[in-house]
Amino acid sequence: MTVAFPSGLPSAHRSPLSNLTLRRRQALIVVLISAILARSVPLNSSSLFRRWKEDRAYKKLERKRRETETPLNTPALEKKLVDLYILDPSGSRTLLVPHQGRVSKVRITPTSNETYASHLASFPPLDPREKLGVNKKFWKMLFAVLKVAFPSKTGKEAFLLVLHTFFLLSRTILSVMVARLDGRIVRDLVSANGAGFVRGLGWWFALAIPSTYTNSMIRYLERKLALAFRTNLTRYIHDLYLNDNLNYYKFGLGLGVAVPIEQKKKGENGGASEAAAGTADQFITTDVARFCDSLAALYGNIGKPALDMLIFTSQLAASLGPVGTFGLFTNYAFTAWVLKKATPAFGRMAATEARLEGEYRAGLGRIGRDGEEVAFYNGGKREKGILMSAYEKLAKHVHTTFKARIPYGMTEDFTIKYFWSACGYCLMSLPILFPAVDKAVHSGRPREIHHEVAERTEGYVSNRRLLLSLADAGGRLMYSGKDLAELSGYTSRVYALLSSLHSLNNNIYPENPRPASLKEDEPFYDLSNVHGRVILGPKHLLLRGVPIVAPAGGAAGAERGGEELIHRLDLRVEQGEHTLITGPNGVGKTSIARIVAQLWPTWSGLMERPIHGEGGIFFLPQRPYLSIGSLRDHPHTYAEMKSRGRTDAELMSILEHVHLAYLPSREGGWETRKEWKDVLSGGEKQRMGMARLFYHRPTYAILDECTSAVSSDVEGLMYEHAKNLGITLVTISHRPSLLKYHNRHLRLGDPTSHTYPPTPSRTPVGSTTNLSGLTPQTPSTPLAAHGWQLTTLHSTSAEEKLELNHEIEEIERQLNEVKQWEARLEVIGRELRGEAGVKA
Ligand SMILES: Nc1ncnc2c1ncn2[C@@H]1O[C@H](COP(=O)(O)OP(=O)(O)OP(=O)(O)O)[C@@H](O)[C@H]1O
Repeated sequence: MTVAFPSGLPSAHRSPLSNLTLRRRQALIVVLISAILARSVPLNSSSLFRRWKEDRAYKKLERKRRETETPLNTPALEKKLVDLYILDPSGSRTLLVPHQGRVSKVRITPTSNETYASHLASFPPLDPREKLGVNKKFWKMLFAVLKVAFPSKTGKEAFLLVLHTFFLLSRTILSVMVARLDGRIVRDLVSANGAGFVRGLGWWFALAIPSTYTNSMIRYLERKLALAFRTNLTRYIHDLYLNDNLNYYKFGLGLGVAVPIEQKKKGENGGASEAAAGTADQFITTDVARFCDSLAALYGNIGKPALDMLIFTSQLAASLGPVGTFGLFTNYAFTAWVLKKATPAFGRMAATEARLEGEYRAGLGRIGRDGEEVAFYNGGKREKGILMSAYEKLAKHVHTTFKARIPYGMTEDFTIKYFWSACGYCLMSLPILFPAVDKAVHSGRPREIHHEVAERTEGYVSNRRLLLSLADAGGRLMYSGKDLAELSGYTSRVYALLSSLHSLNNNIYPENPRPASLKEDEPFYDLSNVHGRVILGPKHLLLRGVPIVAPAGGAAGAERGGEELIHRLDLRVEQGEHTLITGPNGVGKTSIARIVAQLWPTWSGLMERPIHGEGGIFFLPQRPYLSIGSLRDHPHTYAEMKSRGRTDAELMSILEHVHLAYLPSREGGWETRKEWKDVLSGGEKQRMGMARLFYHRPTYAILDECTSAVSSDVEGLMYEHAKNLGITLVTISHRPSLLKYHNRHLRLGDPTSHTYPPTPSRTPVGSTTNLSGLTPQTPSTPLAAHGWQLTTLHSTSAEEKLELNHEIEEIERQLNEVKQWEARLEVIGRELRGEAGVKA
């Protein structure tokens, strides 16, 4: 029998929304979403096609134009190079980023010092004993990081968030509408209402368009939000990491991340030490990206299901009545409790995984960087062992994480899918099986018996779908508990990086107590107790009472402090006083340069030097630094060169002085871009370093074995040229042949040859000698008595005389032999001619 009934009749078991209201709401929402769609998608197909054609033609033209331009096509080149970035007087730069055949402009404003200062208080150093997880500390860390990732309430991220929220809301509303429509379609089907069924199907497709668009937009906006967070964090970190305080170097030394990895006992959550260990590239690339993805996803993962649950519960509550609603909430509370008990330490696991990945990545990076050395030593096997061990550690940890997820996943699935569904069935059965409950819910509303089956079916299907959606939302909400725990791990990593960089930037280090193992007369060099004075700007170089100490961060620093290499150094170099520093390996020669360059701290005493760069002081280390870029970029970018009025002719003349004039033609011109460290030989790289020096013409140059791979004839010419340019040389070298280019010599003593009362320094130096005492000395000075020698190499210098005498003696010896060799040559010649009477 077919039961037909008008669709507008009052219903008891149908949804609480009447059909009429439902239709009106549906119509309103569809109109609303269509309006949004119409605004975001150009619906005029002919204009869309025209625009696409124009775009294609433009791209084709651009491609052709670029193909016709050789790299040496001057106007194009000039434009390209000058516009690589445009510097504003305000300090911001506009980067020109080639993208899809066009150049897009990206304006980058550096993070101001005020911003960093205002954030400092939010990033106190991480306590290694701090437990990782979703706790109070996590929220504090998250809010601190959010200050960077989400800097403004009115910025782009806020707009994205609002849009994201709008689409999340739309999706929930659409889900409710779909559930209701589902019920209606089945009702019409059961009651053989053909017209209603077709109408329902029409609505079904009408809802499909906004629903699919909404889903795609949610995913798109989530990724965009993650990218916006990452861009903010990356720019902030770059500015802090690569600043004039040399944080990148200090971080690399491990001074910023001050904690050892503690051994985790079974069942223990472990501390924040996991968060703080690792290399900068792992922190800045993977950890920041994971944090941003996780944070952006979490908003959707928590916000959307929470909203769903609210709306679905309210919808269901209308059908299920107060008992059912109470049951629902009891169910939620119970599930949350069970899952909390079953959740392993996901936060710590995420942080450990990130650290282990970092270690593995660092191993790979080392092979990439030192590939040639590894190859010469045939160290592939050893490196493979190291890599495999790092990988196995990572794989084992990931495996443990997977295993930990099995019981958790089971509990979660059982509770949310099966337990919740069973509860749902029970709740839905209440009004059907117990009419008293039904009456209480729908009191006073008349019901027509012949509609009962159809309406029950509708109510059942709608409620069932709502319950399924509810279970899904609940599942996602509970899953997001795990996501939140993982986010806590990533947050701790990003926080650790930021707080380390802030601490380094402000020279804040944890204060360590003096270790009991140190003797009373042994100084303790703690990074928190650096009190030397540094004055940048004078026209001379001065170190007065400065200990040369290799810093030690972290556990080593706490255990024994920095390592004293030279007790106290007094040295003054005025312009024109070319000073050579020699001494055995490991005595601390380069360390002096590190302190002067401020790579290492001036622990006590006074250090004065000119400013870094043009007209000031310049440092050339043993391993030359060659950046990626064109040959021209090495001293300066094209834009900088132009702005200073420097010319290519000048560059060429500099290359001639370092005997590299052949380089531009060999490498294909000034604009050739290569990985120069792989292209040039060791000596060529060092000569490029000297070329840089000649280009910048500082007043002082600290040359640390920077010509060790250069042939001595070219080396000599370069030293002479540097002096002719008015550069005062402070050279660190083992080559005595360099003495002749200097007029002062500082020789650091060999600690093994001394039997001085034990002092912690390797080079036992008493430097009570005042600075004037460091001008021409004889070996009998107290300084020399302590293993030091500082001499002025003028005509009366015994050292120089000795050196020169040796050289003269050798030449004279060779000259004396000339006559003998000439006679011998004569004899051989005659022998060959067969002249008689010649004795062999
Ligand atoms: N980055 C560092 N961190 C901690 N200690 C360091 C670091 N670099 C060097 N040291 C310590 O300082 C000591 C002196 O190093 P330095 O480079 O100054 O020696 P050097 O006199 O220049 O030797 P060489 O002639 O071999 O170049 C080393 O033996 C080492 O113990």
